[in-house]
Amino acid sequence: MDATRKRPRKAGSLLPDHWPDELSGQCRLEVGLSGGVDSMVLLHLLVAARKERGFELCAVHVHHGLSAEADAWVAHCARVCEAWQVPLRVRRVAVRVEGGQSLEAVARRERYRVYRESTADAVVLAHHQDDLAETVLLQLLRGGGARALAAMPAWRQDGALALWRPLLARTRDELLAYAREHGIGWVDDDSNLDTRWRRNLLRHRVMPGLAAALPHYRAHLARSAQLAADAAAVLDEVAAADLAACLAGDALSRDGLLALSPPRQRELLRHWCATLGFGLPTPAALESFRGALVAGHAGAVALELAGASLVHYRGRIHLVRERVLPACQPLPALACPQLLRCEAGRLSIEPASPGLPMAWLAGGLSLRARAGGERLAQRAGTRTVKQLLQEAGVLPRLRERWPLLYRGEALVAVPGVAFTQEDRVEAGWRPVWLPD
Ligand SMILES: Nc1ncnc2c1ncn2[C@@H]1O[C@H](COP(=O)(O)OP(=O)(O)OP(=O)(O)O)[C@@H](O)[C@H]1O
Repeated sequence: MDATRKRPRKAGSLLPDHWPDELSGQCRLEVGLSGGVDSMVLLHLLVAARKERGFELCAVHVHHGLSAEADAWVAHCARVCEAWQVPLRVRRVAVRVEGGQSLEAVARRERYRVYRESTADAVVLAHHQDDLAETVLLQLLRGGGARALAAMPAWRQDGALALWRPLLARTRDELLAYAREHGIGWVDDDSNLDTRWRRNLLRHRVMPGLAAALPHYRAHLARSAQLAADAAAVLDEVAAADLAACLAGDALSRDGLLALSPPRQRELLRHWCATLGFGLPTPAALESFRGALVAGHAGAVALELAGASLVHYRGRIHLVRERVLPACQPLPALACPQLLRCEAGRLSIEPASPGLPMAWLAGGLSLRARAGGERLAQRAGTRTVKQLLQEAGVLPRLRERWPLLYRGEALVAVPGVAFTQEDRVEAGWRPVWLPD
């Protein structure tokens, strides 16, 4: 035997020595198994480590149905998992691309939805140092900040989902060499060669040039990602404390916000958008909103988000969700007090003196969207709904979507604002609208 021949690397040697604290003791890991070389190597490494460390191992394959080969990938994963005694779950997902989204992004979102169903302590992904380097460069090319550059941490807890990427310190070439040395079979996804995708363009055209000129570029980009992760964590801590100090109820104090330095104002607004579950506004949109707040423009100033807006009104910044109110929602028989969930909000029926007759709660009430020009009977004549909403200080954006309460065809209340004064009784009720 040739003594100089490299011995096969000991299985497990590509995994880090130190595992996340969260995985100490008896745990269950689920590998995200695409069938490609990276995740096949990861599975092989974990199968070997399972014997030594005694954790439970299973795998998940997401069938996106995007390739003619997709069924063959499932069959490959199933065959290997059976041979290696790893329980496999296969989930089919529907990848439907709607306006403006990329196929990749929708496929990823669906994959993460499947990961979230996992009952394991962590879902383990086979991203490696080349993936990390590509991601950092892609984020830079998209103009991302610290959070975006830190997008691929080795450990991430996102609600109930824990993601572990144990191969981030390994290069693609190391994984390939390992697969060949151990005779591991894998499937190739032809779409990885398509240089119309930005990631593939970087991988096949840009990275080889970088590697030739700067052999350590991957490790350096990984270090930048680590520094960015620390910076992002500090930003989040500061923004969370600033948000807590500026929130009054569910709105933000304009004066509180403007007392901070401009970078902290921007971070606070970004952090608020993220915690409310909305995508981040562009830096230009954020800056123009902030500029309008600083200039103290009279009236409403808004920052449009996807599906909502931040609205400044009388010294407070509110989140207003875009909800389309149905033209008419017939109401069931009601009691007093009662809180009724409706489309786009809740209707509270509260005791009031004076108020509307209790007998009206038995039936015949409906909520309707404003059509314009409605008038409500008040003590001296009638008032327009528009005036009543304005006087009550309802946010301009909510005014358009404020439901009106009808009894048959008669307008009887602008919930939470006013009710008809024609039929009022001593011990009655009033409706209050609580928008979502
Ligand atoms: N179809 C799949 N089913 C299960 N896991 C998968 C699947 N595709 C990819 N993965 C897991 O995700 C890892 C990364 O895959 P890939 O690089 O294709 O995804 P990406 O979209 O570029 O990454 P990211 O999830 O960070 O967006 C794989 O190594 C594998 O562990």
